Amino acid sequence: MRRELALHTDKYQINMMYAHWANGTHKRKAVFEAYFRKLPFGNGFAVFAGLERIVGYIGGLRFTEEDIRYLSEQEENYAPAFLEELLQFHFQGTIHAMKEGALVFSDEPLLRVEGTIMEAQLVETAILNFMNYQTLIATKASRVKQVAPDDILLEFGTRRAQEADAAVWGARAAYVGGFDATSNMLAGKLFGIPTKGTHAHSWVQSFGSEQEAFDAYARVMPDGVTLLVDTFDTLRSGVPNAIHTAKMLEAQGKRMNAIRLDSGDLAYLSREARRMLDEAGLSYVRIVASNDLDENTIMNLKSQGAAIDTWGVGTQLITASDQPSLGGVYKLVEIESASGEMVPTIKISSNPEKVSTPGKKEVYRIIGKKGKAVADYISFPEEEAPRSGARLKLFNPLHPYMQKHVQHYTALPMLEPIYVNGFQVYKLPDLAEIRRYHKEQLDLFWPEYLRKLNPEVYRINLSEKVWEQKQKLIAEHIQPDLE
Ligand SMILES: Nc1ncnc2c1ncn2[C@@H]1O[C@H](COP(=O)(O)OP(=O)(O)OP(=O)(O)O)[C@@H](O)[C@H]1O
Ligand SMILES: O=P(O)(O)OC[C@H]1O[C@H](OP(=O)(O)OP(=O)(O)O)[C@H](O)[C@@H]1O
Ligand SMILES: O=C(O)c1cccnc1
Repeated sequence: MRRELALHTDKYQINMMYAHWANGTHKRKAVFEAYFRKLPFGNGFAVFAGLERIVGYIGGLRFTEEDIRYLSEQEENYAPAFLEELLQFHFQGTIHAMKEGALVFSDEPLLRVEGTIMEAQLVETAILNFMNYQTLIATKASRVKQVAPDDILLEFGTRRAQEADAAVWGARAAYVGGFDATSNMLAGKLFGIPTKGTHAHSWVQSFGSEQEAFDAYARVMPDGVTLLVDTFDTLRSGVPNAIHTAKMLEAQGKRMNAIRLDSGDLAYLSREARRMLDEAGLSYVRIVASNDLDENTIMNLKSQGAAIDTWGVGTQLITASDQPSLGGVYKLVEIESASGEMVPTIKISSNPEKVSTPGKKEVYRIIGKKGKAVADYISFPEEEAPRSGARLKLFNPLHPYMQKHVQHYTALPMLEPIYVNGFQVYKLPDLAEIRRYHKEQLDLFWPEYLRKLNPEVYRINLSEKVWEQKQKLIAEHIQPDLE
């Protein structure tokens, strides 16, 4: 899905670029960091996704002649020389990011852009758009995976997704988060995700009888057909007819894969269907369920002893319906001064959690002696990287008196170089590798941080230097109230 995306940005970015250009400040160096402040769904972590889309976007970031013509018609009356410069534009900055599949947390940089203020400003909107949506869906998918770790998870959301890009990239994000296959053929073709499909009620309705419909489908489909059994009456006709078809297949040396339940009491129907299949000697036939499922219904169905081994999850996953957006932000943390030095900048808010953390930063995941993550540690690149043996002070930036020290640990740098001075230096891993990395990431955490409900809060710590600089800038910018 290659499309020109230079104008996939908010107008205020173009306006700021123009004003910087007119002001002669557009070549100033800037550092922005993208992060979110609150984990989605009350989860203890998020699963970072969206990088492949971001890399493709940055690589193809050009304004076309048509884009320029469109810009020239805007009420801002952008100067022709500015538009001429846009025509020559390509991204020449540097980007670091977390790898897709990484477990990430609030208030830590997930992606960092260094470049001219003009180019770094332009890319804000698209980067947030890709990162926020895909990270949200990958996180939702990993919640579903958590309640059904040994079952097969099928992504069925395309028809209810917020348009085509969301369906396709959402299918990919779901796969990153632990799903096994998607029904979306374009996602399958573009990304190599396994595709799976059963059939709809319309197939059965288009025949004179359910039996005829099942037999006809099974005859045409290769080994491993799945039949939808709830069009008329699941237990009285659907399951018996499916059993009949399975026996016909057995006589031909073939095996039916599964039946699908799509309505009614899925716990009861699946248990009954299982019993009927087993009694017919068809214990190998699986049971697929669908119908507005999410991690909560699936967990609930499991607790009722549902005999379901494959879950088709659509609407609730692809729209992240219980929290349809992730509030990722992109903040300026350093800017070149008129005299050419990089100075840290801050955004103050009356809400302490919204005050940005100034300065360009690195993120380290601190792995303790037991091989599990203890905390993430944020420091300036010019500080000595944390290394085992050197005592590391970990304290909560909002409550600095809450602190502890670690001495024997491994510090894993989390931000990878992706683009350096406009050149892509990161080889995009394939999805198998991303899923493997995601699994390794999960294994680094104690279950207390991973549980779905009221998880333990994983700590994100600032180095003393980062914390001190933040306090200094806060003090400089806040005028004390005088009564
Ligand atoms: N045993 C169960 N326990 C909890 N939730 C269930 C159970 N069985 C089904 N559900 C869920 O209940 C919700 C509503 O199911 P409902 O029975 O209203 O649908 P339906 O009327 O059978 O199906 P449809 O409206 O698609 O024809 C769905 O999200 C479904 O996944
Ligand atoms: O329920 P979801 O998690 O979104 O999963 C996808 C749904 O899409 C299909 O239904 P269809 O479009 O025929 O609608 P219906 O089941 O609501 O009638 C399918 O039978 C699932 O029920
Ligand atoms: O293959 C299926 O069963 C399917 C695909 C999309 C949506 N609902 C069901």
